[in-house]
Amino acid sequence: MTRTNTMLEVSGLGHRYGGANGHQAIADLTFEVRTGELACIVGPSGCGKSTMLRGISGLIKPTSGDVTLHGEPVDGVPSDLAVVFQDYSRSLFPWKSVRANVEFPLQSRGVGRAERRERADEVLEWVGLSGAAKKYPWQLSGGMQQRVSIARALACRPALLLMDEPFASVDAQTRFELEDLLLRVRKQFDSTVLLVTHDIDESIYLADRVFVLSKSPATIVKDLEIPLGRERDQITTRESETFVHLRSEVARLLDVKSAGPAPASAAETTQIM
Ligand SMILES: Nc1ncnc2c1ncn2[C@@H]1O[C@H](COP(=O)(O)OP(=O)(O)OP(=O)(O)O)[C@@H](O)[C@H]1O
Repeated sequence: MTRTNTMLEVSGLGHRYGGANGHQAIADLTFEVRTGELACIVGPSGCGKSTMLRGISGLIKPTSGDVTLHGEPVDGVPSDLAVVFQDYSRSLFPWKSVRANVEFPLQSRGVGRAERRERADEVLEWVGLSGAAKKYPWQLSGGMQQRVSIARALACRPALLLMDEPFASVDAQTRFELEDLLLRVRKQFDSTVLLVTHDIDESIYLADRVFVLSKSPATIVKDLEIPLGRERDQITTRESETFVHLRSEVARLLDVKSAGPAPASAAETTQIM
């Protein structure tokens, strides 16, 4: 892999389902994610976020535009890309242990047995699940299962980690813990992350940069730098003036009528309908 300043380049990406007279899900998306950056995409429900991620990850062939990963065109699913989905219960194998789940994609990438074990143990330690390596996913809480999904993605040492609403199916407290876990692991592994979320506050809390999408067919209405520094805290960051200002700006761009003032409790966040 060539280490360039741009990890992901999306240029004029569009996708129409169902042929010429079908449904235009995304129109003309152009943006870049820099190497080492954590970028969030926030947009209204149904605007085409999943379609965009499918196009970027090579799961579908977009009907227009180009995607390049570290300078190479994406054509099919790149082996150095990993995706974490919202629905952890369907993405983990219930009959495999936690460790075997984490090792699984390494096997198909040709990583030898000893290294698979070493990498799995390293990432499981990082997500705080060393003690659960021999358990099965169904023996774990939802938040723990999503930690396993994150560990599995990290074990592949992806050039780019794509995350599709990864924390949307867990309770508020667990969500904050997982957000902080993501901030810690991206620092540890120097990861480049593109995360899609409905949650304005989450996008600002996590990101170095937020791309705000329009309604379907999606285009980018704003590319916002988030000058909150690398160290973030669920209470003090969220009550800072910069955070509150950015939150209102994104809500305005998305035309969210109920954004109001910053939440008194970190558990209240702004969801886009
Ligand atoms: N396989 C498909 N065939 C036809 N239309 C589709 C298909 N997948 C998605 N769509 C349509 O494309 C549009 C964008 O869908 P997509 O799932 O990408 O949006 P989204 O922003 O991820 O939605 P949500 O926020 O609800 O998860 C929607 O109108 C959807 O109905």
